[in-house]
Amino acid sequence: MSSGEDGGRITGIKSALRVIPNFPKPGIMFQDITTLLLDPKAFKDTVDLFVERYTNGNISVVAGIEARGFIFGPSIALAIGAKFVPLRKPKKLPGEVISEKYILEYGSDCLEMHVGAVKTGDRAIIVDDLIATGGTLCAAMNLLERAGAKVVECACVIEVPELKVLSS
Ligand SMILES: O=P(O)(O)OC[C@H]1O[C@H](OP(=O)(O)OP(=O)(O)O)[C@H](O)[C@@H]1O
Ligand SMILES: Nc1ncnc2[nH]cnc12
Repeated sequence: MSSGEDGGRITGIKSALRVIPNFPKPGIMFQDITTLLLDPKAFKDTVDLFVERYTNGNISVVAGIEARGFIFGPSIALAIGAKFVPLRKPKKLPGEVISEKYILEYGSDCLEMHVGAVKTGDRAIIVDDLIATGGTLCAAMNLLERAGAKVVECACVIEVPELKVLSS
């Protein structure tokens, strides 16, 4: 989106975010969205910008990544008339799952999705608060594609560009 086209909303969203140095480990500049959630206008503007982008995009699935993708994903799904699919950390989903392991800026983890939540031909967006290395989103894309969905786009509030090591 070009500057001016968003009516100043992106500036308001940026100024509602904060950075906490050395969390959760020394050297990490932690991008904190909780201050955005305390500002109802900036929070609504964030959801609205995604809703405007994906309305009429024929999106049938919004997949949200635990935990912070759960804050933005369901509102977007309801507004665009798509189903919401939670991608969860291991051993949280009660049904049969498929899993993908990935490496993080500060460790490694795994995402799981319920078998049957997504069908062949579903058109999906994946929602999270932040992309750093892209490892989490790659794992999420793999899960959805293994289930037969087309991942149309990944939607994140924040990009940490200096950590983006994956090529598109
Ligand atoms: O692009 P990447 O390098 O993969 O990093 C981005 C991911 O890291 C954070 O989640 P985290 O794993 O810290 O989990 P949390 O949301 O449960 O705190 C963030 O919410 C993204 O999901
Ligand atoms: N710098 C960062 N801030 C917040 N969440 C993150 N996840 C991975 N890197 C992060």
